[in-house]
Amino acid sequence: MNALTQTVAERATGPLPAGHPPVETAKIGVLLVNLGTPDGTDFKPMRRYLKEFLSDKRVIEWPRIAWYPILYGIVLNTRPKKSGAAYAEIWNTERNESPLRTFTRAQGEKLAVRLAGHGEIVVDWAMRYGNPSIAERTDYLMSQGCERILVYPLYPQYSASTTATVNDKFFEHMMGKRWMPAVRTVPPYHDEPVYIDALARSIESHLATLDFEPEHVIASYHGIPQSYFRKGDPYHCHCQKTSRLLDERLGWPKGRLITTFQSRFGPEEWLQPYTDKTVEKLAKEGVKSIAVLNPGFVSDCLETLEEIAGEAGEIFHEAGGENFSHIPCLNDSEAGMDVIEAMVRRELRGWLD
Ligand SMILES: C=CC1=C(C)c2cc3[nH]c(cc4nc(cc5[nH]c(cc1n2)c(C)c5CCC(=O)O)C(CCC(=O)O)=C4C)c(C)c3C=C
Ligand SMILES: [Fe+2]
Ligand SMILES: [Fe+2]
Repeated sequence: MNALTQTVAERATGPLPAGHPPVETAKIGVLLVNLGTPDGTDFKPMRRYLKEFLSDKRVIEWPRIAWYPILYGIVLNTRPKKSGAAYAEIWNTERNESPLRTFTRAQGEKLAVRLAGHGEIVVDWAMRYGNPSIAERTDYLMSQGCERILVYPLYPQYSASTTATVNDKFFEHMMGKRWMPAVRTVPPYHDEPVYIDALARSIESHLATLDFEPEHVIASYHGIPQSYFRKGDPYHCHCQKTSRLLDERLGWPKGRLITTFQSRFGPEEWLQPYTDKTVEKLAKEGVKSIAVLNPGFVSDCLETLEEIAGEAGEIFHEAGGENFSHIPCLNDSEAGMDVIEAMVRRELRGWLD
């Protein structure tokens, strides 16, 4: 019998003595974690979410003495309304939640089906900011007897502002545990063939549905401040490598695929070229047709649906462009699930027979 499917009691020398705490069968937990989501689009839930998100030192690295007066004095008074209106445009009204939560749940459910042959695996999902929280879902996994947990930050490219803060939060919660599970975290997978292939296939199949041929396809990644890059965050290099491998896999003429960075926040200089400026420049130079994909986002969310499919499309048209299409993220598609499953199976080696 596999040691992992035995209860601790079975592995022990005899029956549990009276008064011994109950012991579950030893299992392996897989926890998918994405960025976060407000619970609603009104001012209060938006403010709560933004407060948690923008108080994270991994996200805003400015000294607190400089940042908090801006955060509490300006950002948390103005941004909840603005962001709430943007979320309202993309909100999943059927489930009353953000698309990011809907897709992350679907990924968790589909991964559980794909791993169903391994009875000892329990799959769950959480958000770094907002609900369901990492603490709540980790406690659930532990209540199911998970003595080993694989934490999967859903970011193909590593950044301290995303991957590291997921792991920080998980380990912060573990600090309060007497019986801490063995833990593994999924590393970045920006150059994994299964991921590059899934992106390429999603581009090819999307372009085949269009009634125009884009002169350029833009790979738009979420940006980070230049200062983080200069301090050694590998994110920029990971994005560039994803794009290079994608370009090679697509085999297109040089220059058709363009890499850009979106979602600037605050006054600092961020990674360049900026997506909005590039889209505008292309249209002004006479480019009539483009498509944009977001390889760094595992799921569609505010930043892809509102900022790219919505705003960037408007910028392109206003500057003289004619045809604009947003290529959906991999989400819970077969190709997207192939990537998630491959990463999980690879990282579970040695824990699974
Ligand atoms: C300094 C600020 C920010 C850094 C650094 C940053 C990095 C970063 N973020 C993502 C992924 C997502 N960001 C999202 C939203 C978002 N991000 C910031 C700020 C920084 N991000 C802001 C202010 C916002 C918008 C919040 C709002 O106005 O409501 C999202 C979308 C979440 C959703 O529910 O839709 C994602 C995803 C990455 C990958 C990244 C660094 C690599
Ligand atoms: Fe962000
Ligand atoms: Fe680089």
